[in-house]
Amino acid sequence: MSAVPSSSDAPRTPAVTTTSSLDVTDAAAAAGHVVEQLRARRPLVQCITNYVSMDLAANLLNAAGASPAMVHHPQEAGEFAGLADAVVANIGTPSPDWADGIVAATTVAVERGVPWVLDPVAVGATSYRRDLAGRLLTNRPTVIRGNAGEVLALAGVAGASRGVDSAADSSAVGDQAAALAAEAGCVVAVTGARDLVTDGRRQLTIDGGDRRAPMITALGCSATALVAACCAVGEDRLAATAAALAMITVAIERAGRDAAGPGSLRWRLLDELADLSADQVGSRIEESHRDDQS
Ligand SMILES: Nc1ncnc2c1ncn2[C@@H]1O[C@H](COP(=O)(O)OP(=O)(O)O)[C@@H](O)[C@H]1O
Ligand SMILES: Cc1ncsc1CCOP(=O)(O)O
Ligand SMILES: [Mg+2]
Repeated sequence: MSAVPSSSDAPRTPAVTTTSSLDVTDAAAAAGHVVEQLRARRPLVQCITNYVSMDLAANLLNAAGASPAMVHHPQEAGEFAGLADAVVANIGTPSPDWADGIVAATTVAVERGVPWVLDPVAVGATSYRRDLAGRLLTNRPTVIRGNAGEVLALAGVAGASRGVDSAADSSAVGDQAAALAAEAGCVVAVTGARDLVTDGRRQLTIDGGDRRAPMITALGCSATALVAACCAVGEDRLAATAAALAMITVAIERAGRDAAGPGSLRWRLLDELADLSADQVGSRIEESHRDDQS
């Protein structure tokens, strides 16, 4: 059974089509604009994220041009969301307090019309995580970003994860991701060797990167934080989400040229992110789309 709670205003029948209704040139231009806007506006991103990811997510946001703040305690999370330009809700190391902080912050985000992004870390592993994700989905995330196993778990398919890692291929879950997006009324981003972004109607893919990416722990969580930052400055949330993932893909690919292993890949990724151009990001989205169609 899907983890998406039924609600009268959520569409129950997914309207899944392919990329035909997407103008990829517009999406790529919008994504490039997002890269420029990040640096110009430096959005404040409230990250309620797990212990493992705090350092990398904060550094990655700083390198990309955003302003991170790790504020999760329920006594202040809702109040802080009143100041934030975007909110990250990551369930990687959950606790009752953490969950209350996430609910408070995402409720304020929804009230203010500020984007919030759910990272359903290891959602298929325990009933506590499943229940928490179900509770959060009632607050209608702007974007869900997960690996293939997590997206399948939210779609009701069990057994596709090993802890926080996916046991499934991101390329194989396009239909489930589109159905989840339509049902939850949000953008869904599935990462992996190929990243896929869908709103249930339109779809973008991003190819490339470095095959050693999975050896950098919390890279997915940090990608989620960057998706939130990009959604703070990009009105088209499909393009903004694709911008975030393409930024990481291009930067890690460049980092990988001189990286001896996962350690130097990690720090070189931050250097490359800070140096990235809007053109590189837009071009990657266009090229990936062309490859996907051929
Ligand atoms: N095999 C791979 N080759 C290239 N990039 C990858 C690969 N697997 C994951 N990535 C990249 O690593 C980042 C984190 O994705 P992923 O590993 O799916 O998330 P998580 O860490 O949540 O499991 C994304 O930017 C994704 O594109
Ligand atoms: C290892 C680990 N354990 C709980 S959260 C976490 C980090 C997971 O990060 P990511 O999903 O980005 O690899
Ligand atoms: Mg993850």
